[in-house]
Amino acid sequence: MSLELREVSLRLAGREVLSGISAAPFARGEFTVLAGPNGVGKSTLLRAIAQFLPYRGEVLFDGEPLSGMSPARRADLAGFMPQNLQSRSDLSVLEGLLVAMNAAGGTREGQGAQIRRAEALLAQFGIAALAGRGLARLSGGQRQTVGLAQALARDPTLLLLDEPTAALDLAMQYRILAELAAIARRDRVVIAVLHDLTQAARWADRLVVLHRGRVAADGPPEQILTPELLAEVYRVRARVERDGAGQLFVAVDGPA
Ligand SMILES: Nc1ncnc2c1ncn2[C@@H]1O[C@H](COP(=O)(O)OP(=O)(O)OP(=O)(O)O)[C@@H](O)[C@H]1O
Repeated sequence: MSLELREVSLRLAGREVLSGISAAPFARGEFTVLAGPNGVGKSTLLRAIAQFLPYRGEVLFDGEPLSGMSPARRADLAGFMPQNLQSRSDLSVLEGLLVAMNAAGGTREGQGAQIRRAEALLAQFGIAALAGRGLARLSGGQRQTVGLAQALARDPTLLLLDEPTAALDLAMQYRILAELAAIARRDRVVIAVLHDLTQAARWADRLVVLHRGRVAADGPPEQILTPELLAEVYRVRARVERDGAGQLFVAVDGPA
């Protein structure tokens, strides 16, 4: 069961962005990457799942519509990290995490336990030293890592992340993607938008590719990543090959 999308459609400014997105259930334990060309609707779909945009169709978790859940229950269930994480807040990184923990009614933990958990989350992502830094004084990559910690603040069952590695260096990309795969293994549903299909092939159990408002391909990356799909969806000539270690990679040779 877990997360189900049934005929999710959405218009923005009079234009249909999503045209009836349905997908097999996203199971607990599964790390899914959502990919597709710029402007195809990946962020829009994540925002609809997170209930930040009105849509037609159904978004269900274990059979229950997310649209009918109270804000507190939804905050417990789903953690969402948006693409644009600018912050003009006066809060410190630690305070920002505590705010995320206490959103929509908060958890039942005492403040001491919350602070310990917040510090552990920062340590998990290698940014413990930033706890006292102002949110407005972070680099792009630091802000992104803090945003991820905020999305995880309530230990959500469903984690929705919009380009979580876009601002990260190579070491942090590896660390975060390995962490997301490990979080999924702990019985969570993790869905992340990524543009890097080689990274998707390396880490994701499932790849969903959007094209023209619909699902163009959905399955294990090694099954669905083909030169034909990349030509159709991205209009590129590309090779899908294995490196010396047996890892799949995508190399683009030019426009199709
Ligand atoms: N607030 C808005 N009002 C009107 N149209 C919008 C709005 N936000 C996004 N769009 C349009 O909706 C479409 C989907 O945008 P979305 O941000 O979901 O794409 P995306 O797949 O996440 O793109 P990218 O890879 O560039 O981040 C685009 O054509 C975009 O121009």
